[in-house]
Amino acid sequence: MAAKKSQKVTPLMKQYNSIKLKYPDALLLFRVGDFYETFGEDAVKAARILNIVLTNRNNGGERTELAGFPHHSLNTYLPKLVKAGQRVAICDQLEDPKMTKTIVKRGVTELVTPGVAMNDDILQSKSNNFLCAVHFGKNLLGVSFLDVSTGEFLCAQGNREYIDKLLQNFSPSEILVQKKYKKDFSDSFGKELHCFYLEDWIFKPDYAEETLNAHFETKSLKGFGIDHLEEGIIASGAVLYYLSETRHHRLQHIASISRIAEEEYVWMDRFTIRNLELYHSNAVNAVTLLDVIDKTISPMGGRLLKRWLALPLKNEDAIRKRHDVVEHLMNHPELLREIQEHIGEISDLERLISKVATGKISPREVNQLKNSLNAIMPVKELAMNAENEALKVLGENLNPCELLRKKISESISEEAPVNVQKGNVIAKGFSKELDELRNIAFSGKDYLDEMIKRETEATGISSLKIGNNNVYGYYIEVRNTHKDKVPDTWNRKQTLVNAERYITEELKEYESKILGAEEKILQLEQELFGKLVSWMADYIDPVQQNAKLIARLDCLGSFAQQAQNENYCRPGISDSLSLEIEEARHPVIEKQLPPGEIYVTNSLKLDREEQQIIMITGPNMSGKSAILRQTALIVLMAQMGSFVPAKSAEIGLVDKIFTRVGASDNISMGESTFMVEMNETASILNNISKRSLVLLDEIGRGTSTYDGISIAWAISEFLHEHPARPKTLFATHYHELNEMCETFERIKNFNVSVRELKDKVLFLRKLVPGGSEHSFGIHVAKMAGMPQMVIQRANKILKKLEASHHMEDSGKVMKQSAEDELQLSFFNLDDPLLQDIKEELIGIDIDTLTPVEALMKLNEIKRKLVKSKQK
Ligand SMILES: Nc1ncnc2c1ncn2[C@@H]1O[C@H](COP(=O)(O)OP(=O)(O)OP(=O)(O)O)[C@@H](O)[C@H]1O
Repeated sequence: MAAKKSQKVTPLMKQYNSIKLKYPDALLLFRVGDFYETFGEDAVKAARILNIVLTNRNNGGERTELAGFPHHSLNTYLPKLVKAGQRVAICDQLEDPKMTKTIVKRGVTELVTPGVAMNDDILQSKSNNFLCAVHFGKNLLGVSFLDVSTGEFLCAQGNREYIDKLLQNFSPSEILVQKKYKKDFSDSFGKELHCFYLEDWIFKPDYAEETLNAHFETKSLKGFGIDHLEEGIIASGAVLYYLSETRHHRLQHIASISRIAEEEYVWMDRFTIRNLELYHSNAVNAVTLLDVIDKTISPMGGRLLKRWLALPLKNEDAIRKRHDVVEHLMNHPELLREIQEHIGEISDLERLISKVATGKISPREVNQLKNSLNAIMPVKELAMNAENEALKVLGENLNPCELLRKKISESISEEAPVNVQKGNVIAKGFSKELDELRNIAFSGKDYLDEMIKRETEATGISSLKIGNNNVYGYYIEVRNTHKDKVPDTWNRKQTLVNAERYITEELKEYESKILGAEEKILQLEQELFGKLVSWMADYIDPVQQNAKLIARLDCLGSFAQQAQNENYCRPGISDSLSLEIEEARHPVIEKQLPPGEIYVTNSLKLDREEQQIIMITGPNMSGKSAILRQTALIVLMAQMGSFVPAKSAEIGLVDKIFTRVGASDNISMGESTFMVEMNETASILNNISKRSLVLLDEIGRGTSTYDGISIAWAISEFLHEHPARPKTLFATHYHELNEMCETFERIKNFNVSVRELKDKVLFLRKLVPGGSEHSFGIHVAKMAGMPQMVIQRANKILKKLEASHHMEDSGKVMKQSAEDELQLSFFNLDDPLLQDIKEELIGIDIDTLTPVEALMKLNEIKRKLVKSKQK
């Protein structure tokens, strides 16, 4: 909102205008007294989002909109604004209004945007809140992710596809992009992401390196192992720039940065992550794998599990270590139960300690931190005494933070409130000065009673009274009858009709102590609390370490719990190139079957020598996709360290999982769906390795049947002939593909068995060797309630097509069939007999015809027709 004639504008609005000018992209919350006010367009937005009253006032001759809320409601309203996608600049009063005669100094103290939110009401406990920056380098792209609320800082660089996958994995809340690449970004990664565009100069290598070194107080970035990631560093520099831009200066909890070690994790591109519905799904109400397997108890455990799911391991040893712990916990359910019980008492350590760094921790949260650290002690003990090496090491590495717990216990009262201003924060006995002040303020009456008693005894005056008033302050009142007993040391203050009022040295001292004692208490409590929080900053590192270890233990406990609940088995992991799973189940579908239905297990083997590609045919809805997906999910779960839904599984390490689903399942992204399907498939064919697992679900169905069959055939042939020989499952309706096994030795046919009853199909859901003879599509159409006429017609065309055996003749066959059908279906009006019948029908007078006559007429017509047909 700009004011036209500055001379008419009030000094307050002048100040507002100059601040707003600096934050044109943000909604400015302007503190005026006890309120945060918004003006102009900001007010319109705030009123709409917050559902608060919009008024208007005169500002330099113009009407301007105005909406505000009390300052203590900031925590209620701020999250709503940020969740609505607003960048919110909080402008506070920088000095005490009482101390100045001119206008109060104001300035923006914080800029809250979706990516830098710290507020518990904005954050989700089991999800990270990442701020991200993407830098477009000459050949590669750099990316950086930072969660200010936990201190995690990561960077990477790679091609467009890799960055795309990382964006999918980390789901950042806000992405910083160089202004000049605005279009490139939306072309590459879509328009739905929440972006903010920064000036070009920020994305410079020197600036980034300097900024990072200055932040970490290092001379080089070598120690973090990121020094060779030039593009990643530039992106990280932009992230730090943005933090200072948004007034985040206390960042001690961001203690290091690490590289996302791409080579350590199973590669899954964004299509695969989406198709497998690992942690999000496009379908409404769909249940994801994470929903089913997440048995974590702590927020940091929940966040880590998500990460593990997005980044399964490729290192045999590391995977086996996780399996060892899961097995141990599974075999010791009592230990698991106890560990989980204690983890349940641990709050979000990562976010609590981040609040220590930023100085935003509340007294109550300090107690939460202490209680959480207390709960770690029995976990430490249990882990250290377990007969499992990895658990022992984990237990040993848990830091007891003894001094920290002790200091919090001593200094913070058990019932400390959320708001330090409320008082009663500092524990009794921690500060002598504070205790004295509290004594005076809260036990003043006792003290005065004590004084009266003492003075009565010393002077022999029986009717002494202590009181106070606004003019004279505290006094001792003596009735005139006892005036002569007053000691010389008392000073007379006021004379009344029947009494005199005095002040003593002690009372004077008491008075000066009590006056303002409460104010002093508050001040002192704040000061002591502030000191404690600064002192606690030394514990950022050990608490972060503890949080990591507890998160890990929580995830492994979650795996054990899930394995126990759902009867999973420990998978064998080796560096072989084969994959053998017995009696596998789909972890999500098996949990969603209607009551009474049992999931039908399936066994499957893939290797490089004999059975590299399995062609799975079977009717729609028979369970082909389920087999494909459960195979991928089992590999993925095994390599993230979990047990798997199967009787046994021997998994030769997989380095990449690709899944592709035929276009008709894939609602378009603006391009032709078939084009999308082909694009996606092309990227697989260009990236396969000998450890890849490729799952193709009805690839080719997005085009005409014969194009589809040809493409599917050519893709299978390519995968078969490729020197990498990737393990492949291909689900298809095209039973024609079953011919391939004749020519290609490592392609094997399987089908998902069904039993054909008279006029319906019974799904047995068992994968059995051999191809299918036909596609059952018509059966399924029938089951779906398609009109009888359409079904009959489709069956006829199918029979003719099958009889022709020549693909290239298919069009002709269908045309011919259609013509035949037409001749049968409709009257050929050139036929003289039909002409006769027509005449006859037209000549009938329906009104005079009795029912019997009508029947007889019908019979006659029928006889004529039958006769003519027999000729
Ligand atoms: N092994 C199984 N045991 C029990 N129910 C199953 C099994 N496999 C699949 N189902 C059920 O059948 C439904 C269809 O399975 P799926 O999507 O795998 O079939 P499909 O053959 O791939 O079908 P389409 O060809 O139409 O895509 C699943 O949603 C599930 O409810």
